[in-house]
Amino acid sequence: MERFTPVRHLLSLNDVTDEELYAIVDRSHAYARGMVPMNRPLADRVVATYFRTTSTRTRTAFSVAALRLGARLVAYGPGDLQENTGEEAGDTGRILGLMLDALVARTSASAAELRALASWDTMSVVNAMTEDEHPTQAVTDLSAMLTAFGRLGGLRVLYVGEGNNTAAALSLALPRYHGTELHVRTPPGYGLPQSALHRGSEYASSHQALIEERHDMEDLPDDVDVVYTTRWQTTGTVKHDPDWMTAFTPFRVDEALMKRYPSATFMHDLPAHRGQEVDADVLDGERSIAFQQAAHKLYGAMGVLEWCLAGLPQASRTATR
Ligand SMILES: NC(=O)OP(=O)(O)O
Repeated sequence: MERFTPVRHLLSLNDVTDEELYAIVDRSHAYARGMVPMNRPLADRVVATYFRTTSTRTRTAFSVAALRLGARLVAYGPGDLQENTGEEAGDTGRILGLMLDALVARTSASAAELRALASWDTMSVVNAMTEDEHPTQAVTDLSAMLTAFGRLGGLRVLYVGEGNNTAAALSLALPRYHGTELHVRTPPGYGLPQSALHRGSEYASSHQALIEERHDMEDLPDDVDVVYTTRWQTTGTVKHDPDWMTAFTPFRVDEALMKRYPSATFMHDLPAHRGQEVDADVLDGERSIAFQQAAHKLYGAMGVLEWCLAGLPQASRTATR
């Protein structure tokens, strides 16, 4: 089977360079605008999805993206592979890599399993979400922001809610765009992974950007372009404190918070729980782009798969910085 070398994986945004991130986001945005000729760049390639936990958006997006790009699709559900009977992830990846070109996997909380699946470097492996990071969600989000605002450089985002995998991915992506601000407000004990905050700060300092986190709703920024929140019960994770909801209650997005930022757009990675992390009036209101954002899951998946399997042109400088 013909292979592109080196095999490109998207396991963590930390593994991709700024230029690679810009190219993926730029391509996703171009797909969103219908600016890419549909010449089936992945014709004759075989892409598999392997989801052991629930997914509506990511699984569908990657399945449809593979088909739209001309690839053939194999789909594994939670009980299908011999990993369930004890076969090691490394052996599983070795076998799958003999037959597949790419595996899009949401398997377990840990990134270690994905790294083992990818370790033979014979097929691309895409992280469709682990406990620590949701890299393709950040691609989706940046593509949606670029479409909504026409730029990413200088955007100011207020993220409210758990410092979960979506927040971690955003922290590893947005500060790589010049002059951006990411203000993160998370409940005490449910903050960003320290590694994401640390790395995000490093990216910020080299791009004249800002990332800051607080565990209260005091000293909010004067103005922002985007207010972003996520579900409180992240898929595949468990909160051990039975009283966790008390800690989360101040970190809701309601009309009062949106009124503070009269020109801000509301974003949510979905699934949403109206009345919990966000009021229905906000999620379904005129300033919400949450459901347009979900459409970018498909464009993001197309950008990611094309980058992995065929490579991408450099991003246009004006579009992405
Ligand atoms: N946002 C997101 O990852 O949605 P799914 O869990 O439905 O894939």
